Amino acid sequence: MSAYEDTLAALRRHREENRDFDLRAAFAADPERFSRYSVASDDMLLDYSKCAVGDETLRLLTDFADAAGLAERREAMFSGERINTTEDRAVLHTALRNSSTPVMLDGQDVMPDVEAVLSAMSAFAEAVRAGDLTGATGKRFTDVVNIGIGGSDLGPAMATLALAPYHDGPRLHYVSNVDGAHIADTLKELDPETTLFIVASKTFTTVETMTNAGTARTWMAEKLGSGAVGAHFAAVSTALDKVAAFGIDETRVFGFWDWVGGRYSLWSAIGLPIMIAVGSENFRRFLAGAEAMDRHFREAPARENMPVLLGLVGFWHRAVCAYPARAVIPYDQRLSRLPAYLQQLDMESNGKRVTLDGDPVAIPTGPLVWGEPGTNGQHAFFQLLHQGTDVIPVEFILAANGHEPALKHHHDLLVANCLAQSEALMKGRTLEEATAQLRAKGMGEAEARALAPHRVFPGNRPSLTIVYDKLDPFALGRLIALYEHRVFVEAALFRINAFDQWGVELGKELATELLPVVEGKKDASARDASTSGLVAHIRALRQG
Ligand SMILES: O=P(O)(O)OC[C@H]1O[C@H](O)[C@H](O)[C@@H](O)[C@@H]1O
Repeated sequence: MSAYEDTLAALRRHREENRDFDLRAAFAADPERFSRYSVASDDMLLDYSKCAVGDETLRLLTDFADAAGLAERREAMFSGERINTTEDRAVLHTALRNSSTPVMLDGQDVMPDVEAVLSAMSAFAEAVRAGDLTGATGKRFTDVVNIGIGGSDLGPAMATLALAPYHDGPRLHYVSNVDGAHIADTLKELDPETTLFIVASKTFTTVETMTNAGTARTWMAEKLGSGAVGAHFAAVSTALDKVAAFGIDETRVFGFWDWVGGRYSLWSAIGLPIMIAVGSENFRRFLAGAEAMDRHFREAPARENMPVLLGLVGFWHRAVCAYPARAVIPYDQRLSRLPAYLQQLDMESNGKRVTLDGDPVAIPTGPLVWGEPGTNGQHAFFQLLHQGTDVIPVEFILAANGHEPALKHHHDLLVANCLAQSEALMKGRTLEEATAQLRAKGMGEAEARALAPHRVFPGNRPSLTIVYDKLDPFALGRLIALYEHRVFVEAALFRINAFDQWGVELGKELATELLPVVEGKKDASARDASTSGLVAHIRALRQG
């Protein structure tokens, strides 16, 4: 057996031997448990003491990370090796926020190109913000519409909302869905004279984005004439030839590179709408936050390293404890798009079924990731987290301070709720406690006994909590980079390639085949009975 298989077997044995691990007993037995199983870097703290891990668990997990070659893979990523082997690409999103050393790729420093695009973006963004760059009729832009999907949408949309207190540029809108409702509802609100479109697509072939961009171009041409269109469009892409073919002037095109994965691209020119919203200085602070996390990830020893610990605990929950999902609950309304962003980051990266060598994986890989902001989630699905039959580890994200000092009472309530939920998941409530509580309320014995089982919380359910001072651009950059690296750590332990996404291709191919069928240009007889039955039903409804 290899060291990897050996340590995995040891981890599984360890889990079996500790099946009855009880968080309540662990806290009672060890007054130091919080300080032992939490780690801080500057103002950011990761508390994983409410997870069923101990020193032996962590020793085995770090041994396992050594056996999986985590440190070597991390170095390979930072130093520009082509670790995305199935696409033969380097993975260098960290270079986009690097401010010091050269970053070499095939013997060439990529930093001059990175800096050049950043300066061009800044000049463009600041000109839009200042009203120096205007629409065709000379009016300043009041609204910017980003047309993109997946990585060309979720990151900027999430960050724009997260940084609302810093948003002093034009209004931002995001159109992603090919559903015409999305662009129609957006355009309804807009004045073409004061609207700027950014077409964001790494490949510039994505059908949703190209369809929406075409519709936007037609809308603009119909309103202001075709000569006006150029002044109202900019683009972000790695495929500069395709952007030129679409007709966007090269002075308004911001490039990036194939070594930036779509879901890791908000630090690149894909971040242009963020920059237009909050200004280039705030965007630089956002990059600086990510860079601080990169340094921490690269340098801190495993037991003090936040992304490593988050990854080890995530791996423990998924691959050893076999929990199917993780819930990410930001106690921050402005992070309400974070779960959607993390779904792409985590599930598109680690939803894989073969190892780097192409062999079937022997362990469960990426979990289902989902969530909603607290406190809203509490009034919706927390029931299942507390009393459902699956154990779903929860990740709480919390700022100590809000941006609204006048509403401190709101923030106090928010913090109290976040802490209460992790405590409730851990402590639970026994049958005796539930019965006693009902008796104390004056309920008769028979009634209390009948109702009490419904009011039992099993407790001993794992959660971890990430706390920082305030959600400013630096903190947001650091938080996103923390999650990027956690996904990297888990992928290294799963021994999969986190940087390709072949799993999205089949559906695209079939959609291309099915379009003429839907349009009625081809019949559906070659499809399976379900698909052709659905096509017939849809056609009947369309005719009726
Ligand atoms: O930026 P684009 O090339 O338009 O790609 C947009 C998105 O679509 C693809 O299908 C991928 O699954 C995503 O990783 C990508 O972010």
